[in-house]
Amino acid sequence: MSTHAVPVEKYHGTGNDFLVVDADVRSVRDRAAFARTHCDRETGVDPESFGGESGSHRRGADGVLFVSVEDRYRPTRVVMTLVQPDGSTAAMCGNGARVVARWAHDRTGDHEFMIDTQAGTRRATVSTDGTEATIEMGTPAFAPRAVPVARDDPLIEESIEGLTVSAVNTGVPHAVAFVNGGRDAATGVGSADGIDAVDLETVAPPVRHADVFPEGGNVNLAAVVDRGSSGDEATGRELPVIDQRTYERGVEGETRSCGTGAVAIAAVAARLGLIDGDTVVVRPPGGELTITVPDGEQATLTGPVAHEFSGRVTADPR
Ligand SMILES: N[C@@H](CCC[C@H](N)C(=O)O)C(=O)O
Repeated sequence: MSTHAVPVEKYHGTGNDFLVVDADVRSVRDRAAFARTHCDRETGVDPESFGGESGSHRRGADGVLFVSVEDRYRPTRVVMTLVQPDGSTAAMCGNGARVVARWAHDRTGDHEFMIDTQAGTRRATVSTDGTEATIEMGTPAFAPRAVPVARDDPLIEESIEGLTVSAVNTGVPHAVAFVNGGRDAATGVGSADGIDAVDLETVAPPVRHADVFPEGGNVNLAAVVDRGSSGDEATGRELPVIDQRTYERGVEGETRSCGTGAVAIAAVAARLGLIDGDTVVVRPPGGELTITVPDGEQATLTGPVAHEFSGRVTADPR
């Protein structure tokens, strides 16, 4: 094992936490080994050893974002690659893209970026105070080849390994299952038979590995808490609210938030007619995201991003 150290920044977007590494610092030779080691929840990067607030941040991470900035373009271009805790690379990560936008903002002071991902180039904007980021997420795709699912018709509300799911690609493949009963807004605690009562670590893996998903899939549970109302000029509009839980491919477990998953839930809810309008508040366990899913157009994902700590970790932990 080399003792060479590489600078890292830790950020999270609604609890989906990432180590960010400047890809121009070309010292990480094996990105998969780096992610496997430093993302481990038991033995990975420890916030306390970097002076992070004890107890408020978790050890390890949901992935490593390798990022490079190309500031000769306007808006500034940022290239991002997500390497996950199992060493795999994901084409897109919604919360990761929000973190990347904030990281690039912290470096450059800019508020607008074009982020190059393996799923395409996405426009990102960071709020004036830097605490919130919005990403254009592309158009959610239900076509079997786009998801991909191994069948001829879109997979909508069909039973797969015991869950009734719909399949959609929002940069990466997602299965979305609606259940009854969200978590209580005041306490954050689910009802005895609602979304938080489901044993996700048991029900999700068979769907995540089902033959119908040739590249695997992320598995989302969703519960419509409020379908929203169109309101009127005087009273304004009540946005729909949906609770979210996601079991992520690559993490192979439940995360506190998943941005592409939140967009997938909003897209499926709109397609199934479960919500009024095309803007929805999605509530993963780690916070609140606002999603827009205009029919046949780019979706957007908006939510808070926070910096946790900076430090240096072993570049070559093999
Ligand atoms: N947490 C991410 C999704 C990351 C990719 C996913 N685990 C996959 O392998 O498809 C998000 O915020 O979108």
